Amino acid sequence: MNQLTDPKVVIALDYDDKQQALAFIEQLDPATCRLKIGKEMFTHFGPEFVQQVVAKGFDVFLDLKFHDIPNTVAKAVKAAADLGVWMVNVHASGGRRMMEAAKAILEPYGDKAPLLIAVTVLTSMDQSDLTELGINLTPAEQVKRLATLTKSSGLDGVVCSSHEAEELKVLLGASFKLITPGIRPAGSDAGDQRRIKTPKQAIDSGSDYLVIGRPITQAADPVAVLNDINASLS
Ligand SMILES: O=C(O)c1cc(=O)[nH]c(=O)n1[C@@H]1O[C@H](COP(=O)(O)O)[C@@H](O)[C@H]1O
Repeated sequence: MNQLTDPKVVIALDYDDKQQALAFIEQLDPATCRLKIGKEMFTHFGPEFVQQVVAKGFDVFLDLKFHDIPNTVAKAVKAAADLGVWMVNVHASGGRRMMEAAKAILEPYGDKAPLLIAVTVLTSMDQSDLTELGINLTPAEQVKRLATLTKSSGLDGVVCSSHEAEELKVLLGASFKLITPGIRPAGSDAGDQRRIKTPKQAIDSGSDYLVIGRPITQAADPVAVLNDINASLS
């Protein structure tokens, strides 16, 4: 596979077995993808695993979706920066003061600071989930509200569904990053995701990075699936 200058695919490493995860990573080239370490692996294997993956040359998105009081979230974001990750996230619903504190603590890192992004509405949620939470907006309206708040709090981008990407790019500008999970190559199983698109559709809609887990990690030939996705984007 050709080296990519800015790989778009961020593979979600949702494994409960470290050796299996490492065997999977061994097949990959950091020039063709980035890797996401989320709550499952971090809770099992901790910061050492993150450092191990960073040391292999991969850009790591540490997806711990922090949501707490401003001081606690800022210190957690600083701890993530000290691990050398490429991107880290918080929940936008934690509010402006929480996001501003998280951004401010990264200032001393200068251009070594990780990208700081916020989760808007989870891609597994639909209208009925929001209604049950007392939010009387459509998922798209709620995403727009939280993404606007995220940008005005000084963060670098948001996690959202690719269904919202087109409108958010226009509203928030080209440099505000849109990271979209809920990506399914044609013919693959949607699983628990609700608002999905194919990789090509998502990039065409304005997504900057595609978070893809099971369609790659559970494929018989994960590298072939990754190569096909990258080829579909070039
Ligand atoms: O922050 C995330 O990465 C995330 C946000 C969201 O709204 N939806 C979502 O699916 N994710 C993550 O994206 C990954 C999607 O994995 P697959 O559904 O297997 O492709 C999982 O690791 C989720 O935790």
